[in-house]
Amino acid sequence: MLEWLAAFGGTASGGVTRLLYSDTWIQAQQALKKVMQAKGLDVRFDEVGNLFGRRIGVEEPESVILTGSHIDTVKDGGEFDGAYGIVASLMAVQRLYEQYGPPKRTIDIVSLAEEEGSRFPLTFWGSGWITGRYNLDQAEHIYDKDGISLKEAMEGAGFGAKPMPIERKKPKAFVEVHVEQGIVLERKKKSIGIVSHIVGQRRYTVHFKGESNHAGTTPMSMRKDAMRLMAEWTVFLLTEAELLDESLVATVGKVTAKPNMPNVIAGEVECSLDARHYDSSVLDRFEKKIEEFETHVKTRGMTMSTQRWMSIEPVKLDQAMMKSAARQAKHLGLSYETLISGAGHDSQVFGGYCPTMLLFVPSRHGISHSPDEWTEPDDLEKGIQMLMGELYTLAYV
Ligand SMILES: NC(=O)NC(NC(N)=O)C(=O)[O-]
Ligand SMILES: [Zn+2]
Ligand SMILES: [Zn+2]
Repeated sequence: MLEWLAAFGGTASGGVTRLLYSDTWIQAQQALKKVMQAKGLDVRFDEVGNLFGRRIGVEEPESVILTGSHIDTVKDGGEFDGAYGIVASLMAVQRLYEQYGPPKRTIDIVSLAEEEGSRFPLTFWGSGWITGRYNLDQAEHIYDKDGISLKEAMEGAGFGAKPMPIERKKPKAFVEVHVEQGIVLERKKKSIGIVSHIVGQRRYTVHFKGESNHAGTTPMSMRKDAMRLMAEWTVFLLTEAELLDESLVATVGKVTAKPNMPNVIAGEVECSLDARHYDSSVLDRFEKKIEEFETHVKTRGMTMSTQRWMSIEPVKLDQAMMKSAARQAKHLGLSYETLISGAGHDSQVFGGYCPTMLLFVPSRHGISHSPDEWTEPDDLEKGIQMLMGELYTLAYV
């Protein structure tokens, strides 16, 4: 199923690119809808394109246990990130049904519209919509690199048309399984990760403005080189990050220069900054360093501006559910480790909204967001068994 799903947006390098509301994204959601229907689930899309497959509860149909993950990917990502959580939910719910019949409480499998923030400068659109973190106003003034607004893209994919605001119903719990995307489980030879915290994350777009001019005739002392300024800023900030706290991570992963020519001094540079830590006060202190550099730029005859477009607080996941997962792992004879996630997850959004559990399975060599992402089928199976056990406890007992 994972291979089948990876074909929607498959790339030449063996990876997957499935950006929010793109043709391949629509095809994948539609194909999943058919799979859900074939399994006898009640299927619906919500206003933004989250896909739900429902197994209705026979005793407490109003109590909903939500389980799933996201369908979008980064550019040239792997076939497991997000997709595994959806496939695992489908398998677990199907097996429970075959073994025990319909649940007491309703189980909704969800294929969330978007998590990564790869197309638009916005993350967690799918889970953010469900939990009320986002509403449609946010969709109007957010643009992708081609100038298409989130709203336009959503309508192009056939969503966003219903009257807003809508009434949201809180699920009783959210359960997500995901690949670890890190090396801890593999190193410690553990099968299951039980996530206790997810780090806080902030993303920025930074703009540097100098003056473009001839690369041969402009003396070094007379230049306003935006590329050089960006490079100095990068070294300054990443060094500060290292000094500030050993758990702080900061990344400058995306750069565009103007006019982007070998023989022209760059007049403008735009880049990204991503910073993460499990304590938001450390992120606040890091932000002060950004301001410090901005002050220093004023003396250089150039300008810079920093826009923070994403900020999500660190989250502590539900303790009772963590204990339940540990019991489940022992019951199944699976080794487990309690972990902090350095990657953002939909569970982070749900974690502030309803009791939430996030489980990991190992990632080979800790690699993810790459075509080389891989998890052994045995490990995938163990994750499904854990999910089955937890869904049984939540929906059948
Ligand atoms: N699990 C993820 O890869 N998440 C990524 N995406 C978000 N939205 O956090 C990330 O950058 O960590
Ligand atoms: Zn990801
Ligand atoms: Zn993911």
